[in-house]
Amino acid sequence: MADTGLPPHWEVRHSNSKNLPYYFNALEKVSRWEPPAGTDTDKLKHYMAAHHSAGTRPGAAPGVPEGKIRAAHLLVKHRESRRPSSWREAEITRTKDEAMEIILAHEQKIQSGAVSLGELALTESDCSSARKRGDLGYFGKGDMQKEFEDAAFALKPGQMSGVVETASGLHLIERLE
Ligand SMILES: O=C(N[C@H](Cc1nc2ccccc2[nH]1)C(=O)O)c1cc2ccccc2s1
Repeated sequence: MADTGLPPHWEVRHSNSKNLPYYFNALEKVSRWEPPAGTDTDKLKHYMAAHHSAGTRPGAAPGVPEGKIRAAHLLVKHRESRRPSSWREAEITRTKDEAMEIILAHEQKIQSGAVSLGELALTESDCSSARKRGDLGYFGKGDMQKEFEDAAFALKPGQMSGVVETASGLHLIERLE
Protein backbone atom coordinates (compact mmCIF):
# COMPACT_ATOMS: atom_id res chain seq x y z
CA MET A 1 0.00 0.00 0.00
CA ALA A 2 1.32 3.51 -0.80
CA ASP A 3 3.16 5.10 2.11
CA THR A 4 0.47 6.39 4.42
CA GLY A 5 2.93 7.75 6.99
CA LEU A 6 1.16 5.63 9.63
CA PRO A 7 3.07 3.44 12.13
CA PRO A 8 3.39 -0.31 11.34
CA HIS A 9 0.17 -2.39 11.09
CA TRP A 10 -1.99 0.80 10.84
CA GLU A 11 -4.07 1.47 7.72
CA VAL A 12 -6.62 4.01 6.54
CA ARG A 13 -10.20 2.73 6.11
CA HIS A 14 -13.45 4.39 5.10
CA SER A 15 -16.62 4.48 7.29
CA ASN A 16 -19.57 4.29 4.89
CA SER A 17 -22.10 5.11 7.56
CA LYS A 18 -20.23 8.31 8.54
CA ASN A 19 -18.60 8.88 5.13
CA LEU A 20 -15.31 9.55 6.93
CA PRO A 21 -11.83 7.99 6.92
CA TYR A 22 -10.73 6.19 10.08
CA TYR A 23 -7.52 4.43 11.19
CA PHE A 24 -7.37 0.67 11.82
CA ASN A 25 -4.61 -1.43 13.35
CA ALA A 26 -4.89 -4.81 11.63
CA LEU A 27 -2.66 -6.54 14.20
CA GLU A 28 -4.35 -5.29 17.39
CA LYS A 29 -7.78 -4.98 15.67
CA VAL A 30 -8.33 -1.48 17.06
CA SER A 31 -9.79 1.48 15.18
CA ARG A 32 -9.89 5.22 15.88
CA TRP A 33 -11.00 8.41 14.20
CA GLU A 34 -7.64 10.21 14.69
CA PRO A 35 -4.24 9.14 13.29
CA PRO A 36 -2.19 7.26 15.99
CA ALA A 37 0.90 8.69 17.69
CA GLY A 38 4.00 8.35 15.52
CA THR A 39 2.19 9.19 12.28
CA ASP A 40 4.16 11.20 9.70
CA THR A 41 1.35 13.74 9.24
CA ASP A 42 2.83 15.26 6.06
CA LYS A 43 3.00 11.85 4.37
CA LEU A 44 -0.52 11.05 5.60
CA LYS A 45 -1.81 14.35 4.22
CA HIS A 46 -0.35 13.56 0.77
CA TYR A 47 -1.68 9.99 0.91
CA MET A 48 -5.20 11.14 1.86
CA ALA A 49 -5.25 13.78 -0.90
CA ALA A 50 -4.32 11.10 -3.45
CA HIS A 51 -6.51 8.26 -2.18
CA HIS A 52 -9.41 9.52 -0.14
CA SER A 53 -11.21 12.20 -2.09
CA ALA A 54 -14.15 13.16 0.11
CA GLY A 55 -17.68 12.72 -1.22
CA THR A 56 -19.12 10.28 -3.71
CA ARG A 57 -17.09 7.52 -5.29
CA PRO A 58 -16.96 7.32 -9.12
CA GLY A 59 -19.90 5.34 -10.48
CA ALA A 60 -22.07 5.82 -7.39
CA ALA A 61 -25.75 6.01 -8.34
CA PRO A 62 -26.92 9.65 -8.22
CA GLY A 63 -29.22 10.31 -5.25
CA VAL A 64 -28.17 7.14 -3.40
CA PRO A 65 -26.21 8.13 -0.25
CA GLU A 66 -22.66 6.86 -0.57
CA GLY A 67 -22.07 3.28 0.64
CA LYS A 68 -25.72 2.77 1.50
CA ILE A 69 -28.38 0.43 0.14
CA ARG A 70 -32.15 0.34 0.55
CA ALA A 71 -33.99 -2.85 1.43
CA ALA A 72 -37.36 -4.13 2.56
CA HIS A 73 -37.92 -7.15 4.77
CA LEU A 74 -40.61 -9.40 6.17
CA LEU A 75 -39.96 -10.42 9.78
CA VAL A 76 -41.57 -13.37 11.59
CA LYS A 77 -40.81 -13.16 15.30
CA HIS A 78 -40.95 -16.06 17.78
CA ARG A 79 -40.92 -16.53 21.54
CA GLU A 80 -37.09 -16.29 21.65
CA SER A 81 -37.03 -13.01 19.71
CA ARG A 82 -35.31 -10.10 21.42
CA ARG A 83 -38.71 -8.31 21.63
CA PRO A 84 -41.42 -11.02 21.31
CA SER A 85 -44.15 -8.45 20.60
CA SER A 86 -45.29 -6.53 17.55
CA TRP A 87 -48.08 -4.39 16.10
CA ARG A 88 -49.65 -7.71 14.97
CA GLU A 89 -49.50 -9.58 18.28
CA ALA A 90 -48.94 -8.16 21.77
CA GLU A 91 -47.33 -11.38 23.04
CA ILE A 92 -45.67 -13.62 20.45
CA THR A 93 -45.57 -17.23 21.75
CA ARG A 94 -44.93 -19.25 18.53
CA THR A 95 -41.75 -21.36 18.62
CA LYS A 96 -38.79 -20.71 16.32
CA ASP A 97 -39.71 -23.87 14.39
CA GLU A 98 -43.28 -22.63 13.89
CA ALA A 99 -41.91 -19.26 12.75
CA MET A 100 -39.66 -21.07 10.27
CA GLU A 101 -42.64 -22.95 8.78
CA ILE A 102 -44.52 -19.65 8.44
CA ILE A 103 -41.67 -17.75 6.79
CA LEU A 104 -40.88 -20.63 4.40
CA ALA A 105 -44.52 -20.56 3.27
CA HIS A 106 -44.17 -16.79 2.71
CA GLU A 107 -40.96 -17.40 0.75
CA GLN A 108 -42.74 -19.92 -1.51
CA LYS A 109 -45.60 -17.52 -2.19
CA ILE A 110 -43.23 -14.68 -3.10
CA GLN A 111 -41.03 -16.92 -5.26
CA SER A 112 -44.15 -18.20 -7.10
CA GLY A 113 -44.89 -14.59 -8.09
CA ALA A 114 -48.36 -14.73 -6.48
CA VAL A 115 -47.48 -11.83 -4.17
CA SER A 116 -44.57 -9.41 -3.63
CA LEU A 117 -42.54 -9.27 -0.41
CA GLY A 118 -43.82 -5.73 0.22
CA GLU A 119 -47.48 -6.72 -0.17
CA LEU A 120 -47.05 -9.67 2.19
CA ALA A 121 -45.05 -7.60 4.69
CA LEU A 122 -48.00 -5.19 5.00
CA THR A 123 -50.09 -7.78 6.84
CA GLU A 124 -47.59 -10.48 7.88
CA SER A 125 -44.38 -8.74 9.07
CA ASP A 126 -43.75 -8.42 12.82
CA CYS A 127 -41.59 -5.32 12.23
CA SER A 128 -42.98 -1.81 12.58
CA SER A 129 -41.77 -1.23 8.98
CA ALA A 130 -44.72 -3.44 7.89
CA ARG A 131 -46.87 -0.36 7.27
CA LYS A 132 -44.24 0.76 4.75
CA ARG A 133 -44.30 -2.62 2.94
CA GLY A 134 -41.21 -3.56 4.97
CA ASP A 135 -39.14 -0.70 3.52
CA LEU A 136 -36.30 0.13 5.93
CA GLY A 137 -34.99 3.07 3.92
CA TYR A 138 -31.27 3.57 3.22
CA PHE A 139 -28.74 2.04 5.58
CA GLY A 140 -25.00 1.47 5.62
CA LYS A 141 -22.54 -0.91 7.26
CA GLY A 142 -22.90 -0.86 11.04
CA ASP A 143 -26.53 0.26 11.04
CA MET A 144 -28.31 -3.10 11.22
CA GLN A 145 -27.71 -6.39 13.02
CA LYS A 146 -24.68 -8.06 11.42
CA GLU A 147 -26.43 -11.13 9.99
CA PHE A 148 -29.02 -8.85 8.37
CA GLU A 149 -26.35 -6.48 7.00
CA ASP A 150 -24.27 -9.31 5.54
CA ALA A 151 -27.29 -10.84 3.80
CA ALA A 152 -28.63 -7.49 2.51
CA PHE A 153 -25.28 -6.27 1.14
CA ALA A 154 -24.76 -9.63 -0.62
CA LEU A 155 -27.93 -9.09 -2.67
CA LYS A 156 -28.20 -7.28 -5.99
CA PRO A 157 -31.04 -4.75 -6.34
CA GLY A 158 -34.28 -6.69 -6.92
CA GLN A 159 -33.01 -9.92 -5.39
CA MET A 160 -34.50 -11.58 -2.29
CA SER A 161 -32.54 -13.42 0.37
CA GLY A 162 -33.31 -16.81 1.81
CA VAL A 163 -34.39 -16.97 5.46
CA VAL A 164 -32.01 -14.87 7.58
CA GLU A 165 -31.96 -15.28 11.37
CA THR A 166 -31.20 -12.38 13.73
CA ALA A 167 -31.95 -11.80 17.41
CA SER A 168 -35.19 -10.16 16.23
CA GLY A 169 -36.44 -13.31 14.48
CA LEU A 170 -36.55 -14.74 10.95
CA HIS A 171 -36.36 -12.40 7.96
CA LEU A 172 -36.80 -12.40 4.20
CA ILE A 173 -34.92 -9.45 2.71
CA GLU A 174 -35.40 -7.78 -0.69
CA ARG A 175 -32.74 -5.28 -1.77
CA LEU A 176 -34.46 -2.29 -3.42
CA GLU A 177 -31.48 -0.07 -4.37
O1 LIG B 1 -35.75 -2.63 14.37
C1 LIG B 1 -36.83 -2.40 13.87
N1 LIG B 1 -37.95 -3.06 14.18
C2 LIG B 1 -37.93 -4.15 15.17
C3 LIG B 1 -37.78 -5.49 14.42
C4 LIG B 1 -36.59 -5.51 13.52
N2 LIG B 1 -35.43 -6.08 13.82
C5 LIG B 1 -34.61 -5.92 12.76
C6 LIG B 1 -33.28 -6.31 12.53
C7 LIG B 1 -32.68 -5.98 11.32
C8 LIG B 1 -33.37 -5.26 10.35
C9 LIG B 1 -34.69 -4.86 10.58
C10 LIG B 1 -35.31 -5.19 11.81
N3 LIG B 1 -36.54 -4.93 12.32
C11 LIG B 1 -39.27 -4.20 15.89
O2 LIG B 1 -40.23 -3.58 15.39
O3 LIG B 1 -39.31 -4.87 16.94
C12 LIG B 1 -36.97 -1.38 12.81
C13 LIG B 1 -38.13 -0.79 12.38
C14 LIG B 1 -37.90 0.16 11.32
C15 LIG B 1 -38.86 0.93 10.66
C16 LIG B 1 -38.48 1.79 9.62
C17 LIG B 1 -37.14 1.89 9.27
C18 LIG B 1 -36.16 1.14 9.94
C19 LIG B 1 -36.57 0.26 10.96
S1 LIG B 1 -35.61 -0.80 11.94
